[in-house]
Amino acid sequence: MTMLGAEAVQPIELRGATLPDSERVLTTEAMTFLAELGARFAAPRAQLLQARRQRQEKIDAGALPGFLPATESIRKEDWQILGIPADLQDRRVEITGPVDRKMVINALNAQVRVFMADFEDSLAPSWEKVVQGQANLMDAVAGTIEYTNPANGKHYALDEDPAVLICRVRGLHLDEAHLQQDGQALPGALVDFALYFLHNHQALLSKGSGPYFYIPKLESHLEARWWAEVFAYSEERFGLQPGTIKVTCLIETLPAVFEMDEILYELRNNIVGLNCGRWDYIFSYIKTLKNHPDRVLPDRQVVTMEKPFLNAYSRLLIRTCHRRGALAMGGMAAFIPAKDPETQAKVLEKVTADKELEARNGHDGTWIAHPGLAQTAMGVMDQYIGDAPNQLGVSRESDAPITAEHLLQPCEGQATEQGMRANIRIAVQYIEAWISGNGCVPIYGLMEDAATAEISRASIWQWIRHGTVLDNGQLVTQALFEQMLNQELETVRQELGGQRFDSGRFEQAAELFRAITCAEQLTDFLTLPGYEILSKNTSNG
Ligand SMILES: CC(=O)SCCNC(=O)CCNC(=O)[C@H](O)C(C)(C)COP(=O)(O)OP(=O)(O)OC[C@H]1O[C@@H](n2cnc3c(N)ncnc32)[C@H](O)[C@@H]1OP(=O)(O)O
Ligand SMILES: O=CC(=O)O
Ligand SMILES: [Mg+2]
Repeated sequence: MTMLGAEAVQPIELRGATLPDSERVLTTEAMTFLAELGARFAAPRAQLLQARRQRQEKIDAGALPGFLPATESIRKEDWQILGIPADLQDRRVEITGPVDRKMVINALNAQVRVFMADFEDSLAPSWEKVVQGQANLMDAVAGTIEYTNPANGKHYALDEDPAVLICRVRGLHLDEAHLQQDGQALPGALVDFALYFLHNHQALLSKGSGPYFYIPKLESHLEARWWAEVFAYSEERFGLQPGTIKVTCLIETLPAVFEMDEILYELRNNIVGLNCGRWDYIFSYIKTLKNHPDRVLPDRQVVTMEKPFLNAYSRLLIRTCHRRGALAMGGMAAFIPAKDPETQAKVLEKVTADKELEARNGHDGTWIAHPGLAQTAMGVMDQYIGDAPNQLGVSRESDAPITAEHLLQPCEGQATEQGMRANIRIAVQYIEAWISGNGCVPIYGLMEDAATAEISRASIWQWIRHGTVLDNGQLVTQALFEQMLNQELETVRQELGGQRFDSGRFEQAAELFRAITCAEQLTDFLTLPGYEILSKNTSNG
């Protein structure tokens, strides 16, 4: 037992297997810091999750989310965030990717400004990946990371002048089952934060950078306050100046879009920007408004950033950030490079159009999923940002006000049989990959991760719930879904080949997909039931 002020702190119980990197990642100091953070912040995190449920109950009963009357003064008054460090001023193109060793090296060497190393949407957080991912980032920060691909002998090492590193931690809803305190799993978010911060802050600061984080899936400014307290505690604990930790928050839930000023305010010492996490945002629109029959979304393919409700979100985020001196980051076009030149030309055209829309709106940077898109994205952002580091000068103050109605407006478009079948094939293949330990996969030429797959599966639940009629006149029911699922599993088998299909976990994936799609209540995150299966499936779980 260690002491936290006058309190005794329960130690952390390690439930995960010992791995090659365990010794240097899960040091005594790390376990002590985790115990301190768990003792202080695990119970308040449980209360925040409870508050999410309470708010959702009201929305389920007919209320709509909106700006909070109690925090109007924060929205009205003039104040600014503390500041942005030199190496975060210019973030015009950021690459994202899971914390696999080879990809970390490739991403840091990509022709981009920032690499967001992801423990979230693109990572299936098996114990092995969590521990190895931290070790990979320790080596990346030390500059010693290397990898040789056993399949072809190709060797990887860091080039000179790698991208700036930002670590994205898990969302507040996910537990880390392999680290327990008092019989309770630690929040995954605290584990990812604590390990990356503890092991790397000194090395990062000594080379003129710092402990930088992306925080995903926030739903309220009270959650931002919780993070501000975690940061303040950690800075004081390690003798750092307040505001040393720098953070960018994803605004990727519908409730959070109404609290952007408040989130910036709560985190004003630490925050440098907000990001339009469009895929989770679309998922959250479905989830939050799931009981509202007038706000059912059409086919995923037509819900693009040009749709008025998404364009309003992007523009309000830019205006809010720039007024406070914070960066307004854009999001991810899910396209990835194609092998055949004709498709590749179309991919580049679509990526260019997407990035142009963001840059024209005034975003300070954008995301890419693959190094092969760096040049295209950089070309567009350079055109708009030029020699300046960012577009903080674009205020959007003269725009007409963006209201709750704009942010909540229904999205036009059809629900089609083709769209439903595509959603089924994508969701089942993604779930199969995730429960097998792979959180990001190319499917039909697009990057699919936890956020994009959530849209596919939640859409079908919503269409069943509201009796949506497809373009072919069919009523969406559970029976129709089950019939299509069986047919589409056969299509996937043909596409992938019997050997891959039979040696995979498609039965298990279909079972989970069926359960969450036919459930009376929409499952909050597919990764919650998925995590239990993942832990059993992965040998070190
Ligand atoms: C909604 C959101 O949250 S978006 C953020 C989360 N999502 C992501 O981060 C997506 C990250 N992207 C990826 O994981 C990958 O691009 C995938 C899985 C979609 C496709 O990967 P692959 O099938 O390996 O693509 P491909 O074969 O074309 O890769 C070519 C090379 O680029 C590398 N590469 C591809 N994407 C990335 C990336 N994001 N970061 C670093 N390297 C990458 C591959 O490792 C490969 O390297 P190699 O030639 O040295 O072997
Ligand atoms: O995290 C990003 C998103 O689009 O979701
Ligand atoms: Mg997301």
